[in-house]
Amino acid sequence: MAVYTDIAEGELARFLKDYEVGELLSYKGIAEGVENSNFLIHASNGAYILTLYEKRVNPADLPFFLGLMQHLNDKGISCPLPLSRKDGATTGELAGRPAAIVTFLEGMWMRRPTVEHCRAVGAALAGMHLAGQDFSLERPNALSVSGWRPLWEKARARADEVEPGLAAEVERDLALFEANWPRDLPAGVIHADLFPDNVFFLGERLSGLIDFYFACTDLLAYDVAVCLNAWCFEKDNSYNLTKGMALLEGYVGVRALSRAEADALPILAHGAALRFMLTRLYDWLNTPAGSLVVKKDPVEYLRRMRFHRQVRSAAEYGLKSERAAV
Ligand SMILES: Nc1ncnc2c1ncn2[C@@H]1O[C@H](COP(=O)(O)OP(=O)(O)O)[C@@H](O)[C@H]1O
Ligand SMILES: N[C@@H](CCOP(=O)(O)O)C(=O)O
Repeated sequence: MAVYTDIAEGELARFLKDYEVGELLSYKGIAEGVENSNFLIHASNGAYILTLYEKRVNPADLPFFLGLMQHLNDKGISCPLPLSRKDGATTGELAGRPAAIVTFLEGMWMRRPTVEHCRAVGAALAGMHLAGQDFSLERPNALSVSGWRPLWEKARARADEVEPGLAAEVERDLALFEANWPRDLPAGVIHADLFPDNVFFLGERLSGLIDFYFACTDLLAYDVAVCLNAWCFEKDNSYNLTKGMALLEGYVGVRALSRAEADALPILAHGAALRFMLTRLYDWLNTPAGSLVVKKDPVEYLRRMRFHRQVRSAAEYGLKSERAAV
């Protein structure tokens, strides 16, 4: 469960006095998520999400994350809206952690996404990319290719405990990415973690996107590659071409992919799989036994890396060539 920091009722009630939310009625920790501590708050003016920022969030990045949610809301994208305090700030401090309150988004995430969910997420991702084009802040992607080796160094010594041969496999892939990672593709604001648990649906309708705490400025097509990894593989780690086709159709229906972006899709998807394998591997090796956080399996993403290594063209992900702009 992702509640790393407990909060006492009295300190929460005092914290809420700085916001226009009314009186605290109830609160509870939210079990899902792995990065931050989240609480569902019921106050007399409504329901809200309180987040205490933990390990991977640099407080200096909060203006980017919270400003982005505000910007996307202004552009009509459905996502949580940060609440301003009475003094105008969007962050405060609670239980020794930086903290913010955002609006509660209705809906639930899909444990078993269908082809139509994939199509909807593709369209929503493209909508977010377009809406982010005039966002004024920038944040380099700390978990892009230059960030992978430092993370790997912290896990390499014990990697083969997780899967024999993993260390050699990762070394080969890292060298490949460091020499060939695309640099000159269209860039802008990306979500960078648009997994099924970060997309809410109400019935069949996509109701909004959450969890912008990996958002950054990077290649737009890399975000597509993250989504292909997160949405289009089945439990047995096989790639579902029909889902890939739908996700990509949803995307290009809103924002065309250039020929160069389409050509780069195999390496971007391969790199995205390595990125999630690495953070999962690090957490797998470093989360203390008995911790309540549910560790995510790095081997799932190792299987995806192996799949992407064999892919030669975006058509193998389901991109119809006539849908990519030349
Ligand atoms: N704005 C929101 N509205 C409704 N539920 C939310 C909202 N933000 C977070 N949640 C709930 O909290 C859970 C964890 O949030 P998330 O941002 O994914 O955490 P983490 O960054 O720790 O992974 C989500 O799966 C969802 O159930
Ligand atoms: N999506 C990542 C982990 C980050 O978790 P989230 O709860 O913040 O989406 C993964 O699956 O490895």
